[in-house]
Amino acid sequence: MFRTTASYFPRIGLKREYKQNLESYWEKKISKEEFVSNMQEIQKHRLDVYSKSGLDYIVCNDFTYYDFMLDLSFMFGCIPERFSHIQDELDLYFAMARGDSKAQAQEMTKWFDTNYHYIVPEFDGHFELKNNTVLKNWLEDKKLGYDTTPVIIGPFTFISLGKINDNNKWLKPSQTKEFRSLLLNVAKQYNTLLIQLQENGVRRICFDEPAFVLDYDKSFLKDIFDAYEIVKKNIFLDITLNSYYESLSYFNEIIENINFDTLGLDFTFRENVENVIKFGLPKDKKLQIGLIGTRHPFKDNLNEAKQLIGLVQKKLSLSSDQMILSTAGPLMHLPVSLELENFDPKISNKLLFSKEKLQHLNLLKNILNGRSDYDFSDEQLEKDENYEETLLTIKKLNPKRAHPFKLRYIEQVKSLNLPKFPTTTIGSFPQTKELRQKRSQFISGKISESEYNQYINDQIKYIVKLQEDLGIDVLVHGEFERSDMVEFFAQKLEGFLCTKHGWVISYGSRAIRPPIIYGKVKRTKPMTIKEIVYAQSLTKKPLKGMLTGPITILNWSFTRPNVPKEVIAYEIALALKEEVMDLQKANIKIIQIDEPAFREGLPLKESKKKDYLEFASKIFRFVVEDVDKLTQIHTHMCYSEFDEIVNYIYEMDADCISIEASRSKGDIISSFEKFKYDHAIGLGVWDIHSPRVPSVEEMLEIAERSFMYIDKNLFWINPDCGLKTRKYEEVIPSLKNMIEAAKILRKKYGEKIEGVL
Ligand code: MET
Ligand SMILES: [Zn+2]
Repeated sequence: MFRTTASYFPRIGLKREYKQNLESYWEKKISKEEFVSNMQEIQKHRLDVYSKSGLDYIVCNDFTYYDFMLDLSFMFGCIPERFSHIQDELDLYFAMARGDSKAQAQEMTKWFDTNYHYIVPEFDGHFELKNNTVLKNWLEDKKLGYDTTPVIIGPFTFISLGKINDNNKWLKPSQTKEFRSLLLNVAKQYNTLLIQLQENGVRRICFDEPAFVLDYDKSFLKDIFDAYEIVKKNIFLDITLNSYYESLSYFNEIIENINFDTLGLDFTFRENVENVIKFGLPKDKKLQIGLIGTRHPFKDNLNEAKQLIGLVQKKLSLSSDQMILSTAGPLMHLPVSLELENFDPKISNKLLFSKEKLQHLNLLKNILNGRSDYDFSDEQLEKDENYEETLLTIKKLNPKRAHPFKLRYIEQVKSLNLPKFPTTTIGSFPQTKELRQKRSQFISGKISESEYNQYINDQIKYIVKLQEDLGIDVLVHGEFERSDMVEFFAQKLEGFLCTKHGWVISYGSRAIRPPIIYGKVKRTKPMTIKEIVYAQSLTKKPLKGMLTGPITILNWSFTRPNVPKEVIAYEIALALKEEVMDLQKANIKIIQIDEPAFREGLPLKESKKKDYLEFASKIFRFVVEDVDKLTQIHTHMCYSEFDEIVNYIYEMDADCISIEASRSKGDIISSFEKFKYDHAIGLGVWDIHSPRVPSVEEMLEIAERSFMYIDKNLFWINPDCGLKTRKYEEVIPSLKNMIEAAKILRKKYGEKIEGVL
């Protein structure tokens, strides 16, 4: 009989109860007891969903108060010295995640290629199982009558994704000689944990090892095998070794050298299917087949799934008892449930959120076990549009502006009358409480469209005047009409669906609501012209038209699994291209196309990175290739890891790019040591993620450091990112300092752009 399992049902809650509970506790609006009991309620609900959807193996320990990597750090005693002043356990736990008045929070970073962020463990070489929360969670479920299977991040992933301090520099363990000892030491603690579980009656455990899909060095395999020997010492539990987000690297070596009972694979990656067929499985092992996609909210094709499972079963001569059906990865990357949405049934018929994915998994099981007379004809209905032709068109594209940068830029500068060190901002200005109130009043129909538009126009008027008064050179309209830089476009384009409650955790209590691209993307009307043209009409200074780039819209949305991402990006790019040309027609001289998620789509496997990066920069060029020589194209990115991508960013051929530099304390500047970037660039001089007002001197320091690698004639002065999360009290003095810094630089290095150009 085929059985099922799944894990990481989204903890956010249908109505974001998790967020509410956390934030109420942080704001001291509820007591600790209330907080804990609310969390237990959410956990119970999770169990309920699992059991009602017919899962055979219900997991535990896939719930957390903040982050599961943080849970491991906490449990294994990886608690940095700087938090030693905190007595209360829960305070300590949250301080590690969020910092307190005395100690800085631990670093947070992107989890694989998802939009989830985890708290980076800090290692000092010592591990000690302090508090067996896995057992605690299991016992709680047991009290409720469930014999659950704990799921836990495995030792290789835990160590690989942490960091270790080496002479005041943080390094990845794999970059140091400590890697083996860290891994073996933590393995002992995992072993202690397993022994305690075993003694208390636990029968199965699942190790999630997503880091097994990364391109790590082969020489680490021996360390991994030795670590798992230690983990398994005197352990009789049934062990699942699970991986996802890509195909398992070193497939054959792993299956031959680690003593597991069940191997979990993400079958949405063809390489996994090929490998399992090629190498088979050691005798008596079970296979956990992850086929229900968790990276997209679309219905999985059960007919294809059935055939694929049949094929694997035959090739490996497995009995159905040896096959466990599962979701392809953690469910937490999907929203909770469709039940509160109000979609057109034609569309919602194609969709599944987490709860519905579990039902779909159950359906697949019933089909395979012969207990369902499911009608497969439905599966063929929605064959996606023919994209082969589009793929061919994309392949043939070779977008290029008519004039090289050097010819364009000097003329742009002249016609825009830009001084040396032009000052600008990234686009958004503070989204005040009043603004958000007006927006929700408008959405709920309490105020009319014209009243709302009038309010937005008043804001634009205010911000244009403010920027003029401050003496900024290139103005923006403030983005007041946009709640979110992707959702705004999603609401205007055809083919997109915006949800009301489709929240997905990004980190801690913060959740995002990705739009769903369910059909062909099309622009039916201008999207940004009205506000931009109005703003430009208020000033003689150049004002930037603001767009979100194709790669960012793509990467921050859900897409259909059966259409190549390139095709969807191309459709978005076509829409943006029309918008760009309309902005130009409306006499807008500078157009900024933000690509903050450019790096985010980077594939996990080295071998796939080049194609992605080449495509990403090509599609950007495609959007802007037809603009005039005098139209200045800007782009913006806000992260500091540039090393492996800087040449592709150069290939985008934007006239000017603004990027983050101050948050990373100028580390990014070193990327330009190796790569001569000779287009205009604004390395952010003000960290907008902090409420602090930076001094003129700090800003000058970042600028001066940049001049080691970047021509002064190409240097712009701007913040790290948009100002929407800041308050005017911080924004105004900071901008004043920024203008002052530019003035000082001009005094020192001249007023006019000249020289190398
Ligand atoms: C995350 S990048 C944000 C860019 C956008 N133009 C803004 O200023 O908010
Ligand atoms: Zn940004």
